[in-house]
Amino acid sequence: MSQAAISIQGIRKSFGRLQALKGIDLEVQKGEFFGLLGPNGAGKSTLISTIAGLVVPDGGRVEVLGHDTVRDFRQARRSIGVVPQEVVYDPFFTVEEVIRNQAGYFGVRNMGGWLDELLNALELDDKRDANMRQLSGGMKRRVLIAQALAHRPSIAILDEPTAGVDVELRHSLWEFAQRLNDEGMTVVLTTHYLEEAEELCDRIAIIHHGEVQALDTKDALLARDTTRSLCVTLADAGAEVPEILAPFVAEREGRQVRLRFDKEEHNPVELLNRFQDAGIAVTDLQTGSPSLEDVFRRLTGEQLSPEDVT
Ligand SMILES: Nc1ncnc2c1ncn2[C@@H]1O[C@H](COP(=O)(O)OP(=O)(O)OP(=O)(O)O)[C@@H](O)[C@H]1O
Repeated sequence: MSQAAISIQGIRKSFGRLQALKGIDLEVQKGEFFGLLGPNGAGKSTLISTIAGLVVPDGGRVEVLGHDTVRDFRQARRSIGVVPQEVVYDPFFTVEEVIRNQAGYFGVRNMGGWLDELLNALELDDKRDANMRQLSGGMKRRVLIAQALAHRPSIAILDEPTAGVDVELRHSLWEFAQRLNDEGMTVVLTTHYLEEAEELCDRIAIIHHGEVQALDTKDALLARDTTRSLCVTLADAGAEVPEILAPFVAEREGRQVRLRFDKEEHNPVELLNRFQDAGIAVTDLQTGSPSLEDVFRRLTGEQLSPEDVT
């Protein structure tokens, strides 16, 4: 019998008068790499806490591999590994102890080769006996991931795993998440980095004000936006853009002019010809398609990606 990895039906949750989740429905299929995107305060963490059984919803239900997260909490919780946003750790344990303790909490006494695999994949081999308080922030974050996966759950939930980490670690974490997914683990990722979602996720849900605004494959989300851009470099910085192109001008800076148009109604050659008709020489051009960030901005009216950290 095929069954969703996570099935969320009509989930509602309020904190006082604030409706954090207003009736969320979605399913994550087994083996999927699923992205949960949304601006700050959209409700992503509350939804994840509901999936993890840490928040009891006011209405609706969540099932993890068929187990209700409230009625059948232990079974449901055992199937998932949640990597939280915040780095919380016990300073008195070593890296190995922290990971083993977590596995033990879920009844796994013998981790077999999985401990070494985790330490190796997260480049923690030489930190195995180090005390948690001796580790750098980036290292602690790696341990947090190993800890969440210690009991080898079939579903990994990564809540902004790369927030505030440097580019190198971010890429190695992507590789690791991809590998787990290739090996069959279902992965749910929340992120502020669109680049991360574009790179990794098969399907993406965009959450805004506690509701699902869009739920589709990455390609289908991108295909929804029919806006295209044409950037031209004029030979003469003082040349006027022809009157007929004025409605298309999105930006002008010196010799550079960026036009925005709907591909269903116009095409770049037609726009380019207008310059030629007006006797304005163009020395270079570039066309552009929308990014997931553009789609996100149009759907929510907000920006998602923060400034990159280095
Ligand atoms: N325990 C709580 N008590 C009161 N309000 C809460 C609580 N948890 C969350 N909220 C509120 O619910 C809304 C959704 O918060 P949530 O943390 O789920 O958003 P998010 O999408 O994860 O945001 P971020 O990207 O900033 O982590 C916010 O307005 C938040 O202030």
